[in-house]
Amino acid sequence: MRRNVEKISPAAILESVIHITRNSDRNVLIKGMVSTLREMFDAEQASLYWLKPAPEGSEVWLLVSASRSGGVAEYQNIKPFALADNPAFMRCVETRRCFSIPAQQQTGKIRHIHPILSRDGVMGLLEVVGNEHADGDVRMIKGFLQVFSNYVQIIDESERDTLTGLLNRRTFDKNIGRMLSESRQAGDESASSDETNSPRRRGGARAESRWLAVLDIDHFKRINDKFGHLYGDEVLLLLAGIMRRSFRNNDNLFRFGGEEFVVALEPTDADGARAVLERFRQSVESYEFPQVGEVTISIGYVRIGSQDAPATVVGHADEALYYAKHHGRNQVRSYEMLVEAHKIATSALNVDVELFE
Ligand SMILES: Nc1nc2c(ncn2[C@@H]2O[C@H](COP(=O)(O)OP(=O)(O)OP(=O)(O)O)[C@@H](O)[C@H]2O)c(=O)[nH]1
Repeated sequence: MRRNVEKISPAAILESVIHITRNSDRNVLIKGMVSTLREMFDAEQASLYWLKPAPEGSEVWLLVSASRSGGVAEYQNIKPFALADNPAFMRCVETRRCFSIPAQQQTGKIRHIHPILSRDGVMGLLEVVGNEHADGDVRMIKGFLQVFSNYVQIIDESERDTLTGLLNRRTFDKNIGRMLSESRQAGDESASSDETNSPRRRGGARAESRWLAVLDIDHFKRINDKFGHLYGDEVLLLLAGIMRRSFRNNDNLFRFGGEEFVVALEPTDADGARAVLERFRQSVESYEFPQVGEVTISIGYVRIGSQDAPATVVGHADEALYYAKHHGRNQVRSYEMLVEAHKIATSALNVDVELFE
């Protein structure tokens, strides 16, 4: 039966807003918003897409989809598509208004595409597949999306470092547990399906896993002393820009504070991790920083093992960084390779370890 927003009581609407904004976890918030709106409008399906700027125009990432039959699905690693390849989405972004067209796969149903507006433009899209919108529905969804967008922006600001816009230390502390449990799950799955006993399955050099790298600008104090703090800040800002361009969308980039940065790489093998970090080191070295000129960085990194504690992972990457700092700087060092070569001793760190000082 078609549900019209005028038939939903103010108390139910208020209840939905309370439900949606109860959690400060961005993913939980998104899931709650999509499933609530689907239910509220009795739609077949509601999906939330995120827009990300890319060199050749915006990319569209499907994040969450709720359907009448299938519950709520989260998508983390699904490939994005170009906004330009979807004329209906494009139209919605350009006009910043709801755009409706007949749904191709469901006869008689309509695809309504609503923009999610931020201070800087359209940050995402909500697609609702269902009946025709009744009077007031578009206004209601627009209001919900505005509350949602304001709330997401507040969460984003609290998760990010104000100077560089990268994720902050607090967010790292919040996320590291989840990254480790994902590694644990991946480890369990590969162990239970270990029929081939291939190097990849056994965790050999070709095994795919997450990696954690700690990056530190070399002689940053000298930059501050010679050019002043403002130029120092500019170096941090430009470095964050090089990081964004060098790493993939699913790699998590953090500023830990000062001139220390952390990258959590999405699953790749040992050669891939080394190559991406080395490429980044070279990009920094070859970049001409205004006034300051050449800046270099040292990097220590480690595989995130399925059984590791957060302090162990950070501590090991930090040990590799420490080694790099004391052996010429401007280099990338792997904890495992240093241990294998007996350059540093293995350590089981169980206490919270401060990063390189
Ligand atoms: N401009 C600026 N400087 C900062 C910021 N945070 C920390 N610093 C400075 O970063 C410098 C870090 O210096 P050190 O820890 O001695 O390290 P370093 O000079 O980079 O030397 P190595 O790491 O050994 O190569 C200090 O001078 C801090 O004052 C910031 O947000 N902006």
